[in-house]
Parts: sequence; structure tokens; C-alpha cells
Amino acid sequence: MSNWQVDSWRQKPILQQPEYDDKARLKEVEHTLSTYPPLVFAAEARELRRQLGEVSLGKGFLLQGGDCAESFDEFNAPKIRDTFKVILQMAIVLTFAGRCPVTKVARMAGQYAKPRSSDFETVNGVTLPSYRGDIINNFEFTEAARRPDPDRLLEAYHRSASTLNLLRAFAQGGLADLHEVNRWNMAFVENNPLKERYHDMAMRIQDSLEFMDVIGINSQTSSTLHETSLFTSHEALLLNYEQALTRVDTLTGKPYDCSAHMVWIGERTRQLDHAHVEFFRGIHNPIGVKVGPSMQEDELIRLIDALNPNNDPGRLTLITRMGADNLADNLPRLLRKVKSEGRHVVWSSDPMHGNTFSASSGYKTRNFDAILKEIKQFFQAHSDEGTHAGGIHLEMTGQHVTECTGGAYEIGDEDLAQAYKTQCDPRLNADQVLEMAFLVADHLRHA
Ligand SMILES: O=C[C@H](O)[C@H](O)COP(=O)(O)O
Ligand SMILES: C=C(OP(=O)(O)O)C(=O)O
Ligand SMILES: [Mn+2]
Repeated sequence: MSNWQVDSWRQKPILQQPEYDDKARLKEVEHTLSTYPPLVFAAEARELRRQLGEVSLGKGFLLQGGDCAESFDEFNAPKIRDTFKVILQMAIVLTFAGRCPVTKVARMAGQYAKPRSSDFETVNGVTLPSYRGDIINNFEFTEAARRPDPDRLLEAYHRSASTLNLLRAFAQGGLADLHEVNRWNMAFVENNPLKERYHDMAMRIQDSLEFMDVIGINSQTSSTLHETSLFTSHEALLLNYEQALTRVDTLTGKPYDCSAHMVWIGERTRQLDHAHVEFFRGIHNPIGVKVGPSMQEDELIRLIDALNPNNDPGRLTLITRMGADNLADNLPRLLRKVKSEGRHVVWSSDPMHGNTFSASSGYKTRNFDAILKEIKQFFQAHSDEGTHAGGIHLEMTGQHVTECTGGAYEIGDEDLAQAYKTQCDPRLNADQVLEMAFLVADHLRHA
């Protein structure tokens, strides 16, 4: 790795960073974090990289999802549990439909830093710095709250550690039992206004579990049915934090960013000669990059080569976020180029970020049908080009929020105010996200 150091990103241009008043305190905090235990173990990141390698070769599917921005205020067990539950509920449907293993990666336990389209926000004639995620400043609209505070890095670390601790307990302690997960799905289907649409698949999964039980494969005899594994991920935007959590793995001697198993670079900070690409090229985690409609074919190949020079399957996931109306014009040309140049990547679809708009009520929202349309087109483009539609990346929550319009409950613009809780982008709620899983399942079966 030529000339890479854990801090070589500091010599490069960097976008979307806070300006701290108290630089001395920032330095102290970075030092403190660098002495703390890592949040994940490098071998776990390697296992995820191995699984993603299978996905890139067409032998698996990646399900990634969680909040747009985790919040310090909404830091509690029910919230963590409910998002964990819907990820599992989706995964069982997708596994069954796709007949392939689903790797589950949560946008949790560290999704605290946000890039923004504007540095400032104006409300009732008052202009203040934008909210940039709880690791940086506070959502409350006051001057003091919006000032970047270095101590928030420590707070983010501790909250990530507790979140991860609970996720690990849920994954191994019995909550993830497939029979339970399927019971939740049956209850979801029974109560949904469109239950006829989803009933058939839920019943078939139920029958499969019952059949396995009869032949002696059940939660007592099989840990596969009783436990699961869930990896963590976030956008590694605040490099001061990511650097401080980077450790040289004692088994391999290689640096890993131990703030999460997988980290990604956002659409706004993926410039080839900038700091984020510099930092990411030296860490050995599986990594992602968001790819929007403006990406050019040659530019993408250069980026792939900077981040994955050995063309290692599983190292790099391209998370496309085109917008339902732009995908058909932009994804196929990128798929063709990457395929013809023989580069191994996981292609995953983020159908959220290209489909955001302001509702007449003023809320930032997304429509269920536009999200579904982008996913369908994603599968279509891959099927046309002979490439593997490897995954989906969703902003979602297990809570019953009203942030995205549409779905079986037909949330309209006028309903958004009822439970609009996100601090950044609108998320699919528990019902919407499960419906999405059942509808995507139809496409997976034919992919
Ligand atoms: O989550 C992604 C970005 O932070 C978000 O889409 C930016 O939103 P904004 O346009 O309101 O700044
Ligand atoms: C910032 C995000 O997305 P993007 O970089 O694609 O805009 C996000 O995933 O929340
Ligand atoms: Mn977002």
C-alpha cells in the first residue's frame, strides 16, 4: 500500500466536515478513543468480506438497512430490538425467495455522521449551521446545539458499544429463532390490508419450517435455526473518529477500521483525490461506495482500482442510488463497463436517496412506489446485462413512523405529521419495509 498512513487522509482535500472551535479538546478526544477497545474484531470483518465475496460471485444477497441517522435521544432497547426484528423478518423472506444465503448488515451502532446538501438551515428567518448527525452536533434548532462538540465522539463510541452489545445478545440469545421470526411474519401478513398478496409466501415458509421440524431439524438440534449473525455498518464520514478506531490486527498485521464491520463512502465525498478515498484504500474492512447518476464509466473504474487494486471479490460494494427515473439511463452503462473490465464488485441498490422530495406539507419524504420501482429496475438492468443484483440498502425502522408515503396503509402527505420522527431522511416503517421484502421476493425468485 504505497505511502498510506492512518493519518495520510489529513493531507488531502476533504468535504462535509465540521469546524471545531476547540481543536485541543478534539485532539484529546481522538487520543482517548485511540486507547479504547475496538468495537468489532477484525476477524469478523474478514468473515463479512468473505460472505460478500460469495455475493459478488452471484451466490448470496446483501440486506443492509437501518436509520438514516441514529439519534442519541432515541437510544433505547425497544428501538434497537424492533429494527433488529424487521431486518430478520425481511431476511427470512428474501432467503426463501432467492434460495440463497442473505448477509445481514445493519446501519446501526455508529450511523451518527451526516453529509448535508446545505451548510445552513433557515427556519422562520433564523439561519443556523445544519444538523450533521449526533456525533457532531445536536438536532435542536439553537445556536448552542448546532455548535460541533468534540465530546460527542466519545458519546457516539459508548452508545455504539451498547447498541452492538444488545445486537449481539439478540442474535445469539434466542430472539433470532427462525420459528419466532416466521411467527412475526405471519402476524404481519394477517393484519395487513393486502394480506392476500403476501399470504402465499408466508405459508410456504411456515410449511418448510414444519417439514424440517418433522424430520428432526429444529431450534434444539440446529443452531442455524436458533441463532443468527448481524454485522454493523455506517458511513465513515467523520475521519477523526474513524482514524481513532483503526487498529492493526494482530493476526494479519493489517489495519482495520474497528468502528464497524463495514463502512462506506457517501455520494458527496467519493472524489478520487480526496481524503475519504485515501483513508479507505488503506483499511482492510469490506467497504462500500455510493454511486449516483452522475458517475462516469471511466471514473468508476479508476475509483474501483484505487479502492480494490487486487480485484478481490467482497472487498467493494457499489451502492447505487440513481432515482427511479434515472436508473434506466445510468445503471446499465456502468454495469456493462465494470463487467467488460472484469472487476469484481457487489452491486447493491439504495432505492431511497435518489427518490427524496418535499411533500406539499413541507416534510421531506419518499414514496413507496418510487422506491419499489427503483428496486424493480435494478433487478431488470442486472438481468439484461447478465450481472448479479447483489443486494438492497434501505433507510428503515422497526417503529411505526409516518415518514414515507404509500404502502398498504396508504400514508398520504397529510399523514406525515402524525409520527415524523427522523432527524434526517425519511425511513420506511415496519409495515412498509416488510411489504417491500415480500414484493422484492417476487423479483429475486426470477433473478
Ligand atoms: O442521508 C443522506 C444525506 O445526509 C441527506 O440525504 C442529506 O439531506 P439534505 O438534502 O436534507 O441535506
Ligand atoms: C448520505 C447517505 O447517502 P448518499 O451518500 O447516497 O447521499 C446515506 O446513506 O444516508
Ligand atoms: Mn440518508
